[in-house]
Amino acid sequence: MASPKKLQGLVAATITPMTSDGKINCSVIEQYVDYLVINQGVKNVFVNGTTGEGLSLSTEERKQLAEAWVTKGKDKLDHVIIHVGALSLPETKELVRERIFPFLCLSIKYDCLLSLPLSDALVAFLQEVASEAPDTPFYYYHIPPLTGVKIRVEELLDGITEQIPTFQGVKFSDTDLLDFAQCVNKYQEKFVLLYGVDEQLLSALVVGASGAVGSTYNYLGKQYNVMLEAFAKQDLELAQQCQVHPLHLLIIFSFVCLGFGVAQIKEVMTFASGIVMGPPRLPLLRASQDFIEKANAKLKSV
Ligand SMILES: CC(=O)N[C@@H]([C@@H](O)[C@H](O)[C@H](O)CO)[C@@H](O)CC(=O)C(=O)O
Repeated sequence: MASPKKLQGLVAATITPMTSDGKINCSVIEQYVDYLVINQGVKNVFVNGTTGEGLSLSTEERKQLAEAWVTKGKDKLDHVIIHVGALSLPETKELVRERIFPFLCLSIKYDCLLSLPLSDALVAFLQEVASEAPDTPFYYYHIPPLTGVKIRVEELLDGITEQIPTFQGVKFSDTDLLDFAQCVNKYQEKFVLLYGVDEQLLSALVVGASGAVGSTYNYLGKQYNVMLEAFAKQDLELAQQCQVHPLHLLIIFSFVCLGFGVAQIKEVMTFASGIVMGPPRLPLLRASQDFIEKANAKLKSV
């Protein structure tokens, strides 16, 4: 069931490439995989999540993207995690089930499934989804700023494997480092605990994160890998320098001054990788020309 290689290090929350008329563009996924592996040293991906505009895609599009990442990433990527959360339970279950039917005949298997909660009946929901794929490792995607589900993850983890035997870990996209630290303290050996606020990764490493999922690892993977290595060698000074590297500051600059979101991430990634990511899907609007010019000038200067 579980992939033999334990998931650690960086996981790029992938962007969904789109054509200028707003259709998904799977034709560049192979190039995207190579860019992540060769240029950024990132060998894990999280597909169809927040950065990937997963909830703006149809179920069919999500299946196509999942299939493209799994096939193009074969023998290149270590882990492909597919986000299967949707706004309806039947859609979520359809995504999970599809993994077994058309994909199995292509010898495709998702490494892991990850699901976003819909209601307070969180465990019941996770259980229902996970049971559709009883052989696939399952993660909980904790992102309270977007879902409004403000639980303490430590409490969720208590006894979770009795209810969900495939439970593998958490993608923790919240700034509550106390809760995260308590999860690590209790469950470091048992679960994979991935941190999801890129700007605070060093703090999460200090409390014991085993890896990180985020949008900036698409184009800052190399820099963050230096930080991970420095931290592993206990070179805290270098690790600190990496966390406030000019490129990271650019992200903060972009966020504060220019407004930063998926539309902007698409532009930055297009500029950094040379792979055209296209516009975001409505209701997101394309980044302004002003953003593109300022961000590109900033990127060039660093
Ligand atoms: C709210 C949000 O989108 N957070 C990002 C971060 O990587 C975020 O873009 C980064 O920390 C910059 O603020 C990730 O946690 C989300 C993510 O991994 C995803 O695409 O699902």
